[in-house]
Amino acid sequence: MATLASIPVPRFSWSLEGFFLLGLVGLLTIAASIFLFSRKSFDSQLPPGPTAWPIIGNLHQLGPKNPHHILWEMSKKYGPVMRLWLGSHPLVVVSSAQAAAEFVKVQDKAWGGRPPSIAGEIFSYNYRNVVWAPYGNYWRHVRKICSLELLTPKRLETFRAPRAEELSQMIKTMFQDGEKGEAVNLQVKLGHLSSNNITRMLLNKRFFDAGTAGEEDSHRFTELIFEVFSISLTLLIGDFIPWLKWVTTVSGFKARIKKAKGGLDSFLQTFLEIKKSKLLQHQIHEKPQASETNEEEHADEQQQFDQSAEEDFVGVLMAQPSEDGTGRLAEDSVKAVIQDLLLAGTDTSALTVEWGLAELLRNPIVMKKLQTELDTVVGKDRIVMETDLPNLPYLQAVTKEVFRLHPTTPLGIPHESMETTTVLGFKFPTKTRLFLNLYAIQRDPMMWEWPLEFDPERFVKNPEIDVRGKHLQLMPFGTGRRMCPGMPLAVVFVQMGLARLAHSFDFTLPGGEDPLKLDMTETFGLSTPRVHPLHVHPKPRLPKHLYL
Ligand code: HEM
Repeated sequence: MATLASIPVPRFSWSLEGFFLLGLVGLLTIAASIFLFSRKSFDSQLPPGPTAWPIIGNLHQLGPKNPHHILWEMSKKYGPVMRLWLGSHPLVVVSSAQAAAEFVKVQDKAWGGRPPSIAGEIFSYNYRNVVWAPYGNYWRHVRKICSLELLTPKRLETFRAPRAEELSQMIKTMFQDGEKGEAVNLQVKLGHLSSNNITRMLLNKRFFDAGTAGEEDSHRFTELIFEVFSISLTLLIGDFIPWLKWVTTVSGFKARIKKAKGGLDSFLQTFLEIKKSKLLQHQIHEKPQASETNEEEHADEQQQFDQSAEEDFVGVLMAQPSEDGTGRLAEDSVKAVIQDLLLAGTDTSALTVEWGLAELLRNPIVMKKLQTELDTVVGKDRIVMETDLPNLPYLQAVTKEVFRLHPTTPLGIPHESMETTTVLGFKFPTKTRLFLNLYAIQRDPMMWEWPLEFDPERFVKNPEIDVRGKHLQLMPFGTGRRMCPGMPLAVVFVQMGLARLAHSFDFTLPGGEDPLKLDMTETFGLSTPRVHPLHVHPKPRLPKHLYL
């Protein structure tokens, strides 16, 4: 079976049209210096920032290194509120917790928009999803469904058993690989684990490790997701310079996006059709004789939807009312939200666990302390369960420290101002883009002692600081209206992943490599993977029957 491991991880890149156009744009630069003058009228009211080129602004300065590193370095010169230009759009980059509070706490609503994008518009059925939906009634509606119907503690509890089963399956295959003396590629293992977890919730199917989906479907799923990721990572010149939008069409890239969207759409539609046919069968077999009133009919239908909803998120979503309350949520909205959860929820969580284990290997004293806590609270004659988590304070401290040093969306998801706003004395026009540089904020020496050290003790001393958006010096999930609704699921996934790995195994690196020399280089993408996936040799610490 083709797996994500057999395909190279997509990287952040300009499309070919972008390279071609950058050359063209270079030639146009002098002629277009008029743009400089028009920008100047804004610039005097905006915060300080590096000199912007005509037309492309500062786009050329955001590579080839990781943009969050580059912007962090720049902020040391220009300050925690810094201005750049992304083509024709002003961008404000915020690099301190205090400044972030002014934007996403005090003026949260004004900055609640999302910038539009060519690929985003196509993939999201014209912004029918949550992530890219503009701030407004529709976004509020689907966001509420996410928070109050899908990712609720109660709903997540119903998926506790499948989550435990998936984790045990991963530990088992690691045990078997270990017995054969094979090194385990943790990026792949955790990627499959996270993907199976999410797709079992969303679609009631698992696609990896002897998945229930069948080889053909697994292959198709992998290819589709890879293509969507690759496209999403391609910077399109038309997203930054609107009058060059036509290039995306002429270069053929728009056709590629539409093809990928078509594939994903028909893949997801299959799941909606299964659900509809189940519902129909249910109606044929169970429906009593004609209901007396429309109201009764509606209540009856509602109940049937509710029953089918218990199975997976597709069912739950199909049972939700439309935005205006006159019918059901449109099928495009169902697919757009499912797509969101699939893309936002898989890599982010898996990569956090991988970074966490790498830090534990480089810090054997922390690993020892964590294993001692696990052995004391859980013991060595059973496996860790989610109900143990509240009794594992050191694990919680370790997890927070991993989220602090390795936010997998280091620049968050861009916000956009919906009106002209004044913040900290600077005036920002409508449609100014906002990046919260979470990477810089969470390493800010003004907020953290020894900020570059992996030291969970800081959270042992200050356990009240958490990742739930109240303490802006630690906000890997963002904060405010647009904060990540998947946070409860992600926190459990990361805590359980680290707990089960540390409890089940001791680890060595292939070739006897010294863990202190482990390469911790990261690369920017939709999330932030290690450049070199972590490979380990696991050595069991528990009785054999707990693995099989
Ligand atoms: C370690 C794991 C994760 C991290 C670090 C993370 C981080 C983030 C961040 C920083 C944002 C942007 C917040 C903002 O705009 O201010 C976000 C948004 C979002 N996340 Fe997550 N996330 C994770 C896991 C998940 C999971 C598991 C799901 C769902 C299954 C999810 C679904 C979403 C959605 C739907 C949004 C868009 C919210 C909106 O625009 O209203 N995320 N996430």
